[in-house]
Amino acid sequence: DPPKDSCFCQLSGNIDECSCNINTVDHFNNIKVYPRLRSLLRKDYFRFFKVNLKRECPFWHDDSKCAMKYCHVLPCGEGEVPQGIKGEGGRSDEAKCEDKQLDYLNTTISEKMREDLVMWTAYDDALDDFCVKDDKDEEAEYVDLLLNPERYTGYKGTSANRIWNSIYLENCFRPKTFYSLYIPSHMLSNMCLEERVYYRAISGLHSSINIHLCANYLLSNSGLSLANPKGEWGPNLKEFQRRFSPETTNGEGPHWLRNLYFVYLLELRALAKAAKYLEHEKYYTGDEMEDFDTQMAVKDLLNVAQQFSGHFDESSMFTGSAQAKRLKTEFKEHFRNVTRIMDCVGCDKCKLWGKLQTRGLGTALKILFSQNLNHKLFRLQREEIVALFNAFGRLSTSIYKLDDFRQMLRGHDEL
Ligand SMILES: Cc1cc2nc3c(=O)[nH]c(=O)nc-3n(C[C@H](O)[C@H](O)[C@H](O)COP(=O)(O)OP(=O)(O)OC[C@H]3O[C@@H](n4cnc5c(N)ncnc54)[C@H](O)[C@@H]3O)c2cc1C
Repeated sequence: DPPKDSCFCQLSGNIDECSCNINTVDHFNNIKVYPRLRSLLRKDYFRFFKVNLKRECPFWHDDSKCAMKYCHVLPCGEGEVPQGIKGEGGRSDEAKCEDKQLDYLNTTISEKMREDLVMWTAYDDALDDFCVKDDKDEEAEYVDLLLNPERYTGYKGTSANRIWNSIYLENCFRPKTFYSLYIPSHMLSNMCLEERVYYRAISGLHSSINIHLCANYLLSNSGLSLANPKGEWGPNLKEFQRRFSPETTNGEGPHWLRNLYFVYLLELRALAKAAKYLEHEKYYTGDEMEDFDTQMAVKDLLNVAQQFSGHFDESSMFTGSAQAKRLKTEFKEHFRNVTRIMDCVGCDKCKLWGKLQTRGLGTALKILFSQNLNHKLFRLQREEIVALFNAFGRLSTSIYKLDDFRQMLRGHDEL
């Protein structure tokens, strides 16, 4: 028999492309980050996410909607979302009044101001290149993330595989002569840093999504009785082993888990880098006490993020040559495509979390590769901030859940 903890025995040592190791991240995350995020993401500001789940898939026609009830998303009803969040940009009525005056003044706006406004808009558009936005769509709705947790939905088969396929095959930089779905880890060394970073980030996100479905698995359908109408949910060790042990994944499972740590460090670095900006955000919901608490909790988390000593170093990416510039454009284009592919996901719950996590990752990339972070015009929109923190929350939870699986495997070995 293969060793029972084979998913984990290769999961140690340095994290690829980074200067710190797995144990350090485990400890840092499980003790310091995870508990803080858990309470922060329950705050009103972070629990409501505006998203359009009705956009048509721009790439292919697919009717295979997931029929299981666990695929459904409950959008928020009238009155459930705090007014402050729904208000333009989440600002107070007072601020909106000021805007009205501004509107009035706009009619006599000077040529110089008009130029500034045009520049501002162009600047916003240029910066947001890593994601295709949908929260301003007419069909976009607020969703309460706490009522729609990411977990097993039963979405699988051709439709799910097609999404992952197209993310890896069509939209990823890859060795030109290579056609299997994933890039074997030993071939990554032939790729340049930017390409490896791109692949590892996507693969890490894929791992995280699959860890969540294993950790929150529908254990018993028979539970859908009167006694337990919501079913019985919990960790499924077998499913986890099938997805990540070297024996069932051609030796790749542990590398996929390492990529989870990689994308975690990438987003952690983005939070630390944008800490100054994020500390000054108001986190406005209209409830003064709640907003103050949220701001304090964010500051506390950002402090922890800044103290981490083994941060990912993005400074050597996209630097120098004209080729590097082209690479950055390609990188953005590929990633924007990934955010568009999310409109093709045939299960609303998966689509919701897929959109949120790719938007969060895109926001992290925008922060990491923006030359203008300290510029007064640099701005993040509410949905970007909500996505960034929640996406990081997902990765943090995945690392935390890995520890549960590790313990369960040890328990098995002792039996
Ligand atoms: C955006 C999105 C969100 C989803 N959200 C959910 C959800 O919330 N709940 C749910 O139950 N299901 C969700 N799914 C479905 C889930 O991810 C799987 O696709 C499904 O469970 C089928 O799994 P599979 O074994 O066929 O392998 P898949 O996960 O579909 O993977 C396909 C192939 O990719 C390779 N691969 C697997 N993992 C990695 C990795 N980390 N890095 C690189 N290559 C890898 C393997 O060769 C594997 O055979 C989602 C799918 C997508 C595309």
